[in-house]
Amino acid sequence: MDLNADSITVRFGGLVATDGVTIRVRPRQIVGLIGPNGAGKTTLVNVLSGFQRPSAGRVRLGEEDLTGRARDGFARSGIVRTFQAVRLFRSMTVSENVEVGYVSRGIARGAARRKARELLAEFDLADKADLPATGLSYGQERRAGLARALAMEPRHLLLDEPAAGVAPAEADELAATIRGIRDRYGCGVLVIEHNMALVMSLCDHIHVLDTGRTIAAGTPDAIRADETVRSAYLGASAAR
Ligand SMILES: Nc1ncnc2c1ncn2[C@@H]1O[C@H](COP(=O)(O)OP(=O)(O)OP(=O)(O)O)[C@@H](O)[C@H]1O
Repeated sequence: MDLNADSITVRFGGLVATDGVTIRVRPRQIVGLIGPNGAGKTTLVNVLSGFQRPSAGRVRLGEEDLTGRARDGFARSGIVRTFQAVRLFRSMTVSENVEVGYVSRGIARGAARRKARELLAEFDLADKADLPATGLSYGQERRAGLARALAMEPRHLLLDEPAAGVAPAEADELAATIRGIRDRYGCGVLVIEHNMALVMSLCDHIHVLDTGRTIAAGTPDAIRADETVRSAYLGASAAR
């Protein structure tokens, strides 16, 4: 089922953070959401995951209208997000952090535990399962955050800057991990990312926002060649 944001406008007082943005993520598609700082990317992901109610517009999963539902309702429908800063539960073990994802989907505790271990093994974290979540390195914590998101069995996975703070060599590994997730779980992926090389190599489709509006959308090649996109980025870097 496609995840659709139809003409989403979000106002914060007098500020229009997104202005009539329409975007679609299909199952198995990896969509990049890019744009200069303050373009409205996080606001749009907040709307798509139920963390922000739009001032106007609708969010649909297939034909189902999710607009106005609580964020738990979005998660139950299979729309799962990650945050720029991984938010593992610090008082729990690594495994327990993943187990809560399964338990929230109604899976019994024992089965959740087994499934969490399998998932952690896939993410090369089998030997960390019983450690406190505070005992992980930065890269391990990010992988555990992805594992926890997958335990919620997403139909669509929304990733907010997954490569932030990740070394260039690890960014390639991360791209392979995200592609692997798409292939294995069949979910759609929407990824906000400032690392252009990663976005261009990872995504099937790219959506570009600038000051709350869509300025371009298309294949990586089309976006690379787009003059409006170039000048939005040059303008942003010149202003810094
Ligand atoms: N809760 C809020 N209250 C008021 N203004 C907000 C709020 N959240 C975001 N904004 C404003 O909305 C605009 C869009 O912000 P948003 O965080 O969505 O941009 P972004 O593209 O994700 O930026 P960045 O790349 O810097 O994370 C910005 O001008 C921001 O200051």
